[in-house]
Amino acid sequence: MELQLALDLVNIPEAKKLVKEVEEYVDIVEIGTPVIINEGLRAVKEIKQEFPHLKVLADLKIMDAAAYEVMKASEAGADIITILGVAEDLSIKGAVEEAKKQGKKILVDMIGVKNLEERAKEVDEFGVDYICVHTGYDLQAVGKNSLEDLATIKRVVKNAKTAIAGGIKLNTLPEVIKAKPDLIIVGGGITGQEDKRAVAAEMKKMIQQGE
Ligand SMILES: O=C(CO)[C@H](O)[C@H](O)COP(=O)(O)O
Repeated sequence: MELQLALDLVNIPEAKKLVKEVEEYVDIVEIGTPVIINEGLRAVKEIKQEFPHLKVLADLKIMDAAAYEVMKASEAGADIITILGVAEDLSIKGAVEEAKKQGKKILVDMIGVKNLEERAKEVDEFGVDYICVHTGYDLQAVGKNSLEDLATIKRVVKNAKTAIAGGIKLNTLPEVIKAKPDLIIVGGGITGQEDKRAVAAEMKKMIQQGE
């Protein structure tokens, strides 16, 4: 199981400072959608340059023009690029094809997908690398989480790795670990804490013990 740190509400200098604090304990650094909207792919480039030993995920949540956007994120140094599960089949296939050309990986974010089981089976056949269940901020606010959705995709996904995101905190991590996703994505559960380094270290330890 890998741990991904999601950076959503920071600028580039804040992102660098945060990664420095926890770099020993995370496998992947996500440059979140709000950061890319504010700072552009420069954020991906600068984090990859400063932390070349970490994998960097560009959370573009691609919906269209997939091959082009995957190419641009790859040029900026992203190792993994996200596309939405609700995107057209052709877009997801185009993203996979371009990522393969560039030696990069594709994570499909299933946020907002209504027919989760059926769509997970379909995107799994397209050769994507990760399929991620995700409760976004707006649904977190009304008490939702992604554990049931993780169980659903774990039943049907045969090729891709599974991932989970959305509101995971130290106190909810044990039940996430028990569900055995390949990738656990944590944003505010680390970035919103006083002692980020201690929380990230504890999360990493719990994940290693759960393997
Ligand atoms: O992609 C995202 C929001 O769209 C976040 O990066 C993801 O939900 C993880 O952050 P948090 O743990 O704070 O929910």
